[in-house]
Amino acid sequence: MSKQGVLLVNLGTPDSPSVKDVRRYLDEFLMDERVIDIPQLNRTLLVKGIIVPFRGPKSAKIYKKVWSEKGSPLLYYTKLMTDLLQAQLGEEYQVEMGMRYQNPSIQSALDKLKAADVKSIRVIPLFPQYASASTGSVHQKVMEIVSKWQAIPDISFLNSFHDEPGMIDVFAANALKYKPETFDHILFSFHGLPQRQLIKTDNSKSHCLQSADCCSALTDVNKFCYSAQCHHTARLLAAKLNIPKEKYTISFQSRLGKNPWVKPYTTEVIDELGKAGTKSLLVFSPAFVADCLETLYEITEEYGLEFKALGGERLQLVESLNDNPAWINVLEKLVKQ
Ligand SMILES: C=CC1=C(C)c2cc3[nH]c(cc4nc(cc5[nH]c(cc1n2)c(C)c5CCC(=O)O)C(CCC(=O)O)=C4C)c(C)c3C=C
Ligand SMILES: [Fe+2]
Ligand SMILES: [Fe+2]
Repeated sequence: MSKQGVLLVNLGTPDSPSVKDVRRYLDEFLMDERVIDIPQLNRTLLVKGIIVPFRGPKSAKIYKKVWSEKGSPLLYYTKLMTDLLQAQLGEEYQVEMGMRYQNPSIQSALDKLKAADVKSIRVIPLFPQYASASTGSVHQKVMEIVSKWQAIPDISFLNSFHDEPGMIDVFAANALKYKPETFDHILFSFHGLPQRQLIKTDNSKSHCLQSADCCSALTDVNKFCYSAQCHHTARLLAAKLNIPKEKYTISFQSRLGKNPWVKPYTTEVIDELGKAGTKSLLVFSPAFVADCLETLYEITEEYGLEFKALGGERLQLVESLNDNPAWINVLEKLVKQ
């Protein structure tokens, strides 16, 4: 009997931490019109003329720090998730993984599902909160490839799982190990996004960034707003762990370029907290389901040093979902729902 196909997709990472491979990765990633959403000529000049040549060597240095004998953490954990999910789902399913940028590609994963003549494909972009630059880009890529097939099976696309109770439980359980109540403050630091990309997903064109607190409630109007979904994830985590409002902050990291990104920026929040005398900080990074450069370097190293330079004593990252068996159960639920 033909199997049900499952395609897990993560962002992607360089093939190695060499400058050449990092440059090739940045080129493919940042030339995506959903990521740097400016006219093509400007994007080409910016990416190929400035970012790839100058950022490439800097990024490569950082990738070398997080690379282990198992390779890039993002790829390593995504592969583990795929294998564990396959084992859990059994023979009725075929689970493949693809990376939106670089390898293994979405094309190679879909080729395998096609060769297996699967009767359906469940596409799960591994981003809890929807953004056109992440989930939207994965959906577009899959549609581009499959649209060329003669026999197109049933396909379903997961939009987001920012409020999935099982996912909230796993992040909360990971945090409990560190006794959140013993920290002065809790930070929910999400990957950033240019503000204009929030506005573009507001189909009503009358809500996003029209008021200071437009993202503080998730409603039908802002259901595709990345920032509103991030706020919602953070509120669910805070409620689960009984963290009072005044003890946590939601922020956005990894800004690139000069245009405004979603605020507040993590670096500025850490600056304020440090200057206000905060000594211990527990940091969640719930925009990622796998530890990666952003959590293992940017939060742990970069923000850790920034916090300590301001008098902070302890910055602790809550690890991501990675190969946690409870997370694999959540993935199974997302496949079957
Ligand atoms: C939540 C998912 C992500 C969104 C949305 C996203 C948007 C986005 N990112 C950049 C630029 C960079 N991101 C980089 C790394 C990176 N980004 C994500 C996820 C999202 N990005 C992940 C999981 C990672 C880590 C990958 C890894 O290999 O571990 C990088 C590369 C690292 C660096 O040089 O800093 C860049 C550049 C933009 C412009 C953007 C805008 C929409
Ligand atoms: Fe990114
Ligand atoms: Fe919004």
